[in-house]
Amino acid sequence: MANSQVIKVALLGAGNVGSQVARILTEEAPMLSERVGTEVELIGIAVRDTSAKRHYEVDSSLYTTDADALIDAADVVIELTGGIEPARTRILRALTAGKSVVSGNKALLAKHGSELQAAATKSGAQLSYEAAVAGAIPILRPLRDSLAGDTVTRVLGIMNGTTNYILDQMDTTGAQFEDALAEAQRLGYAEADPTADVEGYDAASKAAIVANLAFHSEFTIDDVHCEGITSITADDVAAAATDGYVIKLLAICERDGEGVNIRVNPTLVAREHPLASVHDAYNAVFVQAENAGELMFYGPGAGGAPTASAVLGDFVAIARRLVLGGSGVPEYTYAQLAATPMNRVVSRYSVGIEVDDKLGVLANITRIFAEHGVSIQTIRQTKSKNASGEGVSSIRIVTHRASDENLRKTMAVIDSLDTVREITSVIRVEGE
Ligand SMILES: NC(=O)C1=CN([C@@H]2O[C@H](COP(=O)(O)OP(=O)(O)OC[C@H]3O[C@@H](n4cnc5c(N)ncnc54)[C@H](O)[C@@H]3O)[C@@H](O)[C@H]2O)C=CC1
Ligand SMILES: N[C@@H](CC=O)C(=O)O
Ligand code: NA
Repeated sequence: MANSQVIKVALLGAGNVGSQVARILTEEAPMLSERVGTEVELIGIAVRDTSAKRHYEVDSSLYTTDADALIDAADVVIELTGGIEPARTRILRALTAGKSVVSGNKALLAKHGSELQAAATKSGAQLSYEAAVAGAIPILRPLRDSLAGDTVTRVLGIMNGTTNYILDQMDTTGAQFEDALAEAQRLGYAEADPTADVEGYDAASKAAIVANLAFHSEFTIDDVHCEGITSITADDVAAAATDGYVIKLLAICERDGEGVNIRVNPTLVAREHPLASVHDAYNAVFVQAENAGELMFYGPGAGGAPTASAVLGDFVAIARRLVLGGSGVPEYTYAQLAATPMNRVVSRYSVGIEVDDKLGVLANITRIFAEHGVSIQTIRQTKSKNASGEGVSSIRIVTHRASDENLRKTMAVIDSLDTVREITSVIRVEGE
């Protein structure tokens, strides 16, 4: 190594991801130093409790509870604590002092990304966060760099490993929702508060981050329409399977007139669609660009070691820039597109309705769909008796493409019918 400079790294957090980053920085220090072109040194790890047990143990003298002192002594800060505060204040402290930052904190970036980026741009530091979206999969760097000369029109995919794991287990093994979630937590896929995963907020944060880079704008999580998977039942999964579908939580960002529609919702995906074969905590993201056409990115979307890989990739890129000189690359948010409302979104729907088994009920329902301009593609009716011996009919309707607004109005009228017992599910269907 020609360079005698030492790049000092401060790590904040030693949980699932942080401990794997500590392992790689410790065990692979010679390799990383060669790739950076100068010596790389982990100078400390900020934790809440220095005596707590970790997934990977480093020299105990590296642990400290004084995060600010550690940041001040470092050249590069890696933030893997999660949450908004104190992560935001600590990252701002580093960036303001001109220290580059790597973070996997999508919740923070989807809320305060503009503020953090402004601080980085002002001081010439670099803020990188490949780990924040789709774990190990390189998706942000391709959007930021590889596709910088193209025009992205749509990004669609599975961006949350925990919910994909849960839905996949329900589909393939018949597992219960709660059991699959507990296993996802044990495997280190879930957020510290898994509500963020199952309610869709984690995927929504990622969708906002992706939309910013894809469309050169400044969206936050508040611009994302978000539906999670907590309302998905074993019956929904079974009904989807009967109709040749699998349920996936999709994040979709697409150009829509003058703006961008950004949404996260459970979606029926045909079994033969490539997204249907994304199992476990894997993620897959399709990017459509005017000249490139359609690109697909696939790989582990969560977990300590895979996510650490993305973190270290960002770190090496930043450290190389420090060795060569030159400031960080700002984000170009010149387009400033607005988020478009959901009522304009057009998609197919699968609707489950439980009705009285009486003459004319089905005809009445199909008439209401027609009156609202919602065209039915397929309809399936199964009959059974409830506990009181009364005849009950379960109707499953898959529509042609309809606007969110028309579908909602249709379902409101149907819900008000005396012959309708329950609307059991309304799920979007991907594709034409
Ligand atoms: N687990 C995963 O698969 C992925 C996680 N991420 C993100 O990476 C970050 C870390 O995730 P995990 O390692 O899974 O979480 P974790 O909950 O396992 O680890 C976070 C660690 O930070 C510590 N911590 C929290 N507040 C702190 C503070 N104020 N000072 C010092 N330490 C503090 C916690 O005690 C914990 O040990 C989060 O932002 C998460 O969203 C991103 C991609 C994938
Ligand atoms: N909880 C997240 C972790 C990675 O971002 C997920 O399950 O995808
Ligand atoms: Na990634």
